[in-house]
Amino acid sequence: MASQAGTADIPLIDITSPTAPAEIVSAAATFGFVFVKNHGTGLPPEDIDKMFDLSRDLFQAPEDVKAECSINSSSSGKNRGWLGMHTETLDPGNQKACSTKIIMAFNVGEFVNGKAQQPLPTPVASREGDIGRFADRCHDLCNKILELFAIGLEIPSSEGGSSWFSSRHDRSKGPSGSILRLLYYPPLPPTLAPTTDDIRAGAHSDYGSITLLFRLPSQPGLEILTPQGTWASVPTTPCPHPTAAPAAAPAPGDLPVLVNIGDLLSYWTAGLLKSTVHRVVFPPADRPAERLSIAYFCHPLDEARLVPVPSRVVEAYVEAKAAKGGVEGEGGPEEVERWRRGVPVGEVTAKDHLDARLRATYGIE
Ligand SMILES: O=C(O)CCC(=O)C(=O)O
Ligand SMILES: [Fe+2]
Repeated sequence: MASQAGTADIPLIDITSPTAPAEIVSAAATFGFVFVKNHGTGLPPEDIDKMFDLSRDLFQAPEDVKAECSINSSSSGKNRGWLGMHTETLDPGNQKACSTKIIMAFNVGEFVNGKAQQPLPTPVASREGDIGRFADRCHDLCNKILELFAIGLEIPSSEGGSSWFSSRHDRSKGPSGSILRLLYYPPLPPTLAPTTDDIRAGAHSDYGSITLLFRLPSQPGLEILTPQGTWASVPTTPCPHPTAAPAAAPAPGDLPVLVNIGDLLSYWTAGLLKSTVHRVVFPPADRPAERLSIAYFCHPLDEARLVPVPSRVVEAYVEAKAAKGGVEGEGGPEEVERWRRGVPVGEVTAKDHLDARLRATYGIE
C-alpha cells in the first residue's frame, strides 16, 4: 500500500492570463490536477454557495424520500439519481467494509430545455432551475478549459484549433454522459472510529474528459497518488507562496475550482495529460466529521469518436515515450500503439468508453 507524503503542490492558474494555456498543460502533465482562480470562470461564488446549501437540504432529507430517486430506479436513467453507501465500489481490493454509510451521492444528468430528465427529490425539486443553471455554467467552464488545452497542445487551426475539444463537448450537437454530482460523507458515530484502513472514497481515477471539484474550506480529505507511489493531500486552498502574507479564511464559493484530468482526456493525449488516481480519507479527529463536495464530470458527446488529437506536442511526447520503450507509470508501448492506431480496441466513441467504465464500477449494463 502507498505511504503518506506531504501536501501536493498543485499550481494555481488564472484562466484569463495569456500564459494560461502553457501553464495548464504543464500542470495537467505533471499533477493531473490544477487549481483555477474563481475570477474568469463564469461561476459566481454565490452560485457555488447556493449549491452547497441545496446539497445540505437534499442530504438531510429522510432516506425514503431520497430512495424514491434511486440510481437503480428505471425512471432515473443510467448513472442518474441517488446512491447510498455500498452502491459504488471504487476500489474493491482495498476498501474495507465499514458498517455505516461512508459516501452518499446524487447524480444529475443533462438537462433538456432547462428541465431535468430524471425525478428530483422533493426537497430540491423546486430548485430545478438553479441546478440546471449551475450544471450549464460548469459545462461552459469546462469548455473554456478545454480550449486552453487545445491552444497549449498547439492544435493547428486547419484541424479545428482552439475548439478541437470544445466542439466535441458542444451539447447543442447531442447528448453526453456529463454528470453533476452532489456528494455527502456522513460523520461516523463515535462507536465506529475509522481505522487507518478505512477510506471514505476508494482510490480511483475519473472517467471523462475533465472534472470540476468544489470543496469546503474546513473539509480536507482528498489525496492524490504521486508518481513516487505515495499519497499527498490536496489542500482546500492552494498552498500560498512561501513569502506571501497569510490570507484571511476564504468563503466557500471564493475558493479556486479544482480541476482534474479524466481517463478519456488522458487517453486522447496518449498519457501526456495525466489522469491521476485520487481518494478521500477520514479527517483528523479535530475536524468536522461530515464532508460535502460537488463534482462536475464533463464528458464528450456520446458519439464523439476517439481519434488521435492532431497535436505536435502530443506527437513529440509519444515519440519520446516510444523511443524509451514506454515510461513506467505513464503507459507503456501498448498505449503508444493504441494512440497510433487512433481507435482503442472495442472503444470507438466516448459512449463506448463510458459504458465500459460504468459496467466495471456499478455493474450497470
Ligand atoms: O469528494 C471529493 O473530494 C472527491 C470525489 C471524487 O473524487 C469523485 O466523486 O470522483
Ligand atoms: Fe474522483
